[in-house]
Amino acid sequence: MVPDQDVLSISSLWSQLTQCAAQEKALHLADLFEADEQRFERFNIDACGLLADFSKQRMSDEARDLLVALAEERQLRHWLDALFDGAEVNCTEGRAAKHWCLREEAGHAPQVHEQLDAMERMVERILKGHWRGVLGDAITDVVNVGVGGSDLGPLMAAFALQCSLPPEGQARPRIHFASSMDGSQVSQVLQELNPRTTLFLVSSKSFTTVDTLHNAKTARQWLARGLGLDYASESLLRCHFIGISANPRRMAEWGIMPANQLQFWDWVGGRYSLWSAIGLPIALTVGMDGFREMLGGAHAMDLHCRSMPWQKNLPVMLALVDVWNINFLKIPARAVLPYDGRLKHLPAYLEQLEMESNGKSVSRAGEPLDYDTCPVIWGEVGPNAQHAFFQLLHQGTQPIACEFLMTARRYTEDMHSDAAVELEGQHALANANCLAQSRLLALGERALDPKVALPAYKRYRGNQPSTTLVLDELSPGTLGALLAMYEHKVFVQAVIWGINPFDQWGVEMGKLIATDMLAVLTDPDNAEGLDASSQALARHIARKQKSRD
Ligand SMILES: O=P(O)(O)OC[C@H]1O[C@H](O)[C@H](O)[C@@H](O)[C@@H]1O
Repeated sequence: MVPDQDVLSISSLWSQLTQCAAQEKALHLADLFEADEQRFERFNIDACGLLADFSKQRMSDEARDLLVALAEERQLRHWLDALFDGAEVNCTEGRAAKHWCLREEAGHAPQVHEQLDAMERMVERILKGHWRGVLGDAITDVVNVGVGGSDLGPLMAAFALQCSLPPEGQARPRIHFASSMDGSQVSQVLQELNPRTTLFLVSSKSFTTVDTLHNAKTARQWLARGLGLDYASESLLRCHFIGISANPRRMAEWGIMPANQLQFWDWVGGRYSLWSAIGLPIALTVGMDGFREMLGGAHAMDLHCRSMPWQKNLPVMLALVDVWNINFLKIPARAVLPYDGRLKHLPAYLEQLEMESNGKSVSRAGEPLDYDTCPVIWGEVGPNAQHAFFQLLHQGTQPIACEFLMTARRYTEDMHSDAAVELEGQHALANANCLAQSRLLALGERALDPKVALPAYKRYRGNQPSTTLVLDELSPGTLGALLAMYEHKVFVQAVIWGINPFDQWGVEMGKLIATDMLAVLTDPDNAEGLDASSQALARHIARKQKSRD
């Protein structure tokens, strides 16, 4: 059963938290550390190969206790039970949200494991060179055609794990991604590839997303031309296309052979789908054993989240820290800063996971909210961001929360390579920079020694809060745990705020009106009735196109 929820801002705990924040506003992180040498001991959690340090958050023990009480008041235990019991937590679409079920063991999820086994058979055929193009060549390149959740998760994880060695006796194909609807990516990817040795994965939960269908059509035409076959050729479809979707009927209508279809289900949200066959590019990167290891890491985090008390619970504390920053310290943005370049695509993945899930302004009951929900999230590889937007973090006018990610161990497999010593040194350099930045952001110029008087333009006020996440190492297992942690964190926040994190109606309207706009661009006379700006822009574009003709 899905529990009921009252309006949040009239809770007495909410008022206590507001008062607590008002009192603590004057506190500086440097004072908190000076006053308490044990602060780190009380504000860190170490679980599932991840250490989270919350001690550089501007949070007292009192604030933390109140937040934990708020989680209780918001019936977090019941909500987690509802999620893991498969109740209809997605109320606007009348669906469960069972992405966690994708990482359950075989006995608990037979349907899931049937698809994993089908996926494994395909992965083996491709990696062993048994999957052949229509002219008999082994596959050297795989292109994932998808967008949103059907692109960002597989892209991020496949990139993060590409340093792991391919399974013995298997050759990993190069993996490419094409998502953008304007065709710029697909055209560039196709320029480099040979149609005889290229396999396309058409990944789309709905199999109706125009971006993906247009890119897939372009790919199919390119193949047909390059191989001298008909667009409708069965052998072209059999040898060069795999479809991954929750809509087998649409896949079949498009031309994907039943044997080339991998399926998942309505109860997996697009942005939560990398654990399903949507993760095929990840499995092609790390092999199926590696993919199962990633599922195992995520499953360990599911168990952690279900069983640990809130204060020792990684996703729950991460969520409560964010609630504190957003609703009580009024910090409007969070920067995600990985100091390991393999996590380069994590910020974009989290932008979708968090902002599409919790960028909401009405409660589950349809009431407008009078408090903030998801902050603006953006990010970049930390060392590069230092040379770009860190100036604003250090000396800008706004408070920003930061999330630093780093790996304790790296380059261990490369120890025999000539560059091993240099690479180890570079890893240490990146980690040193990560620790230095979080220290300077927290303490400001009080981190400097000796303490000297600085002119105004050189001053660092500090007191910018941050969380540091340290992965033991970046492996399929720790990556799985990290991503499941973020998924549950998003759910916990949604429970606190009383919103549905599993729909995305704000995106739907944009898709609808884009169809009307296409008619306007085809013939600007259809612009009648539109706002003046849209009409003028459509006419301007038409004029420019005519002048080119
Ligand atoms: O996987 P698809 O059905 O093609 O959907 C791709 C994407 O479409 C929309 O933009 C949704 O907002 C996303 O949540 C989704 O991931």
